[in-house]
Amino acid sequence: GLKMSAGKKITICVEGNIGSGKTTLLDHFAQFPEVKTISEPVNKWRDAGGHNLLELMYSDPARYSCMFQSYVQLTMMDNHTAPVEKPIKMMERSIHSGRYCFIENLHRGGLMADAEYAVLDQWFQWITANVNVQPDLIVYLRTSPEVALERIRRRSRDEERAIPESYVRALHELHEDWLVRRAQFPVPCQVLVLDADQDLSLLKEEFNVRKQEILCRSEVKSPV
Ligand SMILES: Cc1cc2cn([C@H]3C[C@H](O)[C@@H](CO)O3)c(=O)nc2[nH]1
Repeated sequence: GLKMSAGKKITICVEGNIGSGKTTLLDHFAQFPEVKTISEPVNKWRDAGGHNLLELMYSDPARYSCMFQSYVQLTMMDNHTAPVEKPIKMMERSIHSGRYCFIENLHRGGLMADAEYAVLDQWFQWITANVNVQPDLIVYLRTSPEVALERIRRRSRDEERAIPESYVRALHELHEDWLVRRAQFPVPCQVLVLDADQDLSLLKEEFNVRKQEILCRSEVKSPV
């Protein structure tokens, strides 16, 4: 079993483009007794008071993306602050990729007004300054846009049917800018990059090989 320093709890955030294999990774790590996985609350986004906010956002992003990302930010803060008995909390995505990848993509793509972007950023800045949403490790499932697109088509969530290729490409570049190129936005903790283009069954092999690294590495506080 994994030797964890007593009492120290760690939070790992699994980041990656749509279709990068995040659910596969979380499902794999859910098998370990020391890990509590928390998926993205997509079901909350699909049924908020009877409204499918995800569908609204994809159907009319100029009108609904601010409202959607505002709700996403609330639900992700809820996941970040959810008490977990087990020593390791493994979350799907984070409030950080919400701001630096998704909100950024919508604003740069002209799908979110400057005023909306400014208000969402004010919320994000206040939350990160006043609430513990700090991860210990980011596992970045790095895919090529081609592979991400192919998996989206194959999985085809209804709401994602019409996502344009350009949207997925832009999201890929924003993940690369943030986590690899470190171009503009702060990276809250250390990052472990995995090649997620490989077949998901082979990816599980890599998860096993690197399990100790994934689960232990985040204990090592390196100056980021
Ligand atoms: C933090 C965060 C996650 C997230 C997911 N999404 C979309 C991408 C997928 O189509 C779906 C599930 O990840 O939600 C989004 O538009 N904005 C987001 N922000």
